[in-house]
Amino acid sequence: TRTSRPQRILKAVQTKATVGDPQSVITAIDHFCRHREWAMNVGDEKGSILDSVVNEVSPVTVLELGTYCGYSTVRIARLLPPGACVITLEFNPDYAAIARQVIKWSGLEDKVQLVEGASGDWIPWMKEHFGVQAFDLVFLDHWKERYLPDTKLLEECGLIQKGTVLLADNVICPGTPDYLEYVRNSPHYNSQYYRSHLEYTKAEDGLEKSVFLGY
Ligand SMILES: Nc1ncnc2c1ncn2CCOCCNC(=O)c1cc(-c2ccc(F)cc2)cc(O)c1O
Ligand SMILES: [Mg+2]
Repeated sequence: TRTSRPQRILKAVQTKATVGDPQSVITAIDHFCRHREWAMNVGDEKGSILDSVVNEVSPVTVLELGTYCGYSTVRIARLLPPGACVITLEFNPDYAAIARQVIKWSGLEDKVQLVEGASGDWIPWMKEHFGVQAFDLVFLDHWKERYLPDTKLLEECGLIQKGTVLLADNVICPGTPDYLEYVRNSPHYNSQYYRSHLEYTKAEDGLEKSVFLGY
């Protein structure tokens, strides 16, 4: 049977990128998705905004919701200092299998914990299973209707503390209206919108950065 799109993305990485060179992995995926087949990576334009937020926060512990092929996982992990790590949750086992290989090709496997499963099932176990106190940065890029319930779940589980930064992809396209309304109107968050475009297209999209102010 035909290969899957994630399998074709992995092949592009393995033929065009250099082992141990995360930037070449990022460049290979962006080139493939811009010139061959669109795919739902955060992409180069929004990816630069993600980079700037990671550099500003310099997080020790990052949670990523929605791994897909590992493109944003590599973008985040390549900027982390020794000892820092990103825990990334992926629901789809086929995506997870590809992402593991993309992350390995980039040489960043020591900074990444890829967990297969649904965000709602795993978030309550984060402290116990991974010894996480609280996350410094959360990158939301999974089911758009899960952004709000999972944010509330992270709050309830004490995984968000004063200064934790939430960065949400796709707040315009496909859109996360209930999440946006919540973080923009809550007295506990300071929110700002970074206007950009849907990956590899001219359609509007953007990232919402929300800093938790404490209770
Ligand atoms: N651990 C977990 N727990 C729960 N659920 C989970 C999970 N891990 C994964 N999932 C499932 C969802 O994963 C993929 C989510 N991402 C998107 O759907 C997405 C879609 C578009 C898009 C598509 C078509 C258009 F026309 C325009 C835009 C663009 C994007 O940038 C997107 O990120
Ligand atoms: Mg996205």
